Amino acid sequence: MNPQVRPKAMRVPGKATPRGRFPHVKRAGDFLYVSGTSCRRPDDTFVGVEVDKYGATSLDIRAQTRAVIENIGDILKAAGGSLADLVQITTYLVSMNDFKGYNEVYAEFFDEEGPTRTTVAVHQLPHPHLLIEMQAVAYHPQEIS
Ligand SMILES: N/C(=C\C=C\C(=O)O)C(=O)O
Repeated sequence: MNPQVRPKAMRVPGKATPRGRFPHVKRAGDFLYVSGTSCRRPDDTFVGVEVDKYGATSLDIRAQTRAVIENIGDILKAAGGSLADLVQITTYLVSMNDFKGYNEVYAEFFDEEGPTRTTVAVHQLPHPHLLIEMQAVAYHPQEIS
């Protein structure tokens, strides 16, 4: 798509529909702001969730972290960017007991030259199966032709 005609705020087809009136991503000048993103799939199921026959639920921080970062990558791609453009990430964990697993998967995608990062623990996320949500900012100058 011609970058000149990309909308400033986008809902990305094929990604989980936001659970409120906000876009997946919004351009402000040379920056792309990505809304808080989870491991939710387009069908509203979640990556990293297993429920056994007794109803016991197992949540996997590594699988959820990978899915969140990949979802952010897909959203940035739809806006013309990529994970390589990220300059800042804020991560919300429900428990700091998940910090180690989150950090391990994070390091598969980013290193010390990557985006600045802040990680905090929050009381709850919008669904009880969610262990992690991430919000991100990318620097992706608009191409002027
Ligand atoms: N970003 C928000 C929620 C995201 C939830 C999800 O992707 O599953 C919000 O409510 O601000």
